[in-house]
Amino acid sequence: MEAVVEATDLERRYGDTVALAGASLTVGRGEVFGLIGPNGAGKTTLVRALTGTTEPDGGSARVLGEAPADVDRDRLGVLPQDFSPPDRLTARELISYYAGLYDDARDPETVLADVGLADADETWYENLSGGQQRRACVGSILVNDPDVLFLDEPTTGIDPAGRRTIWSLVEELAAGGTTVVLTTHDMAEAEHLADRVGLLADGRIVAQGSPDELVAVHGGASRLTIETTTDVDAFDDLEFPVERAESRRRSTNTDAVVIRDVTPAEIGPVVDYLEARDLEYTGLNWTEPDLEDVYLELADDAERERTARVTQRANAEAANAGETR
Ligand SMILES: Nc1ncnc2c1ncn2[C@@H]1O[C@H](COP(=O)(O)OP(=O)(O)OP(=O)(O)O)[C@@H](O)[C@H]1O
Repeated sequence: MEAVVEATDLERRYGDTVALAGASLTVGRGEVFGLIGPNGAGKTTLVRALTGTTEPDGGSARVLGEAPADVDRDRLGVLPQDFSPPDRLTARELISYYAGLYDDARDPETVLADVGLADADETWYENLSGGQQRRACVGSILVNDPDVLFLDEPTTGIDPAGRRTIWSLVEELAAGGTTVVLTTHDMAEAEHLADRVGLLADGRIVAQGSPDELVAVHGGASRLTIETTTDVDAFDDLEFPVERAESRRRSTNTDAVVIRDVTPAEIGPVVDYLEARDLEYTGLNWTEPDLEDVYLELADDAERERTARVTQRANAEAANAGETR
């Protein structure tokens, strides 16, 4: 794989805050890499280190074979989370303005159409809706037809149809060889777009792989949710006809019982079993694990480790303070 974006053991601290604690990743040409992780995990800092807008304290970053600050700007597209263009430009003027910054830019009319703003082209940026503004921002960073795109939460605030428009655009660009690194809190977005996903927690990539690989390794078991108006206690001692039921639990926010590790073929026998016992149910929902389950599992683990580290450090400091007293 030709590495277009590479981070090796990147570290970045802000005072006592460790934003990156040895983050590494490699992204190949035409690949879409999705960065997911909890708030404050270090995603934006990692994107900033890869685009040369923050200097790491340790480790190294290469983009298109060069240090990020040295990369030819014509070859990069960067959509920051807080991109805020001038308010008093229309969508067309905005995109034309960015197009004017490059010797060889795409036709602004095509870009407007690509991001679904052809009908709002004469509207001032400040009067566009939040989602339209984000579309205009995405359009602005595509005008130079970049080889590498960094998108920090590209579809936040965009409606479902707009989100699909942006997704199609990203897919087309990647098919044409553009390398894309995107951060997102939207697991459906990561699952849909990313060839590989990296989960960043506490400044480190704690798992990476294709969405399918991650789900297979970390996603856990399928779930059969039985929604019921019957007292859930009635489900406590049941021996459901399932081979490998891992565990059974009551859903906390609904009147529902969840059985884990049920195969699709076992759903029918479970239904017969409930009906034979006159246990009424109002809904049955079988779900396979997905990226959200992976996220919750790994982010939880990382949070527990972080809490343990903080407690350990606090205890050590307290012990030291005791010794020096
Ligand atoms: N310029 C800065 N000055 C001080 N602290 C910073 C700065 N930038 C980031 N941080 C801190 O570094 C940590 C990582 O922040 P970062 O914005 O990279 O996380 P993130 O994963 O992008 O979060 P989110 O999902 O909320 O956007 C946080 O604790 C944040 O407060």
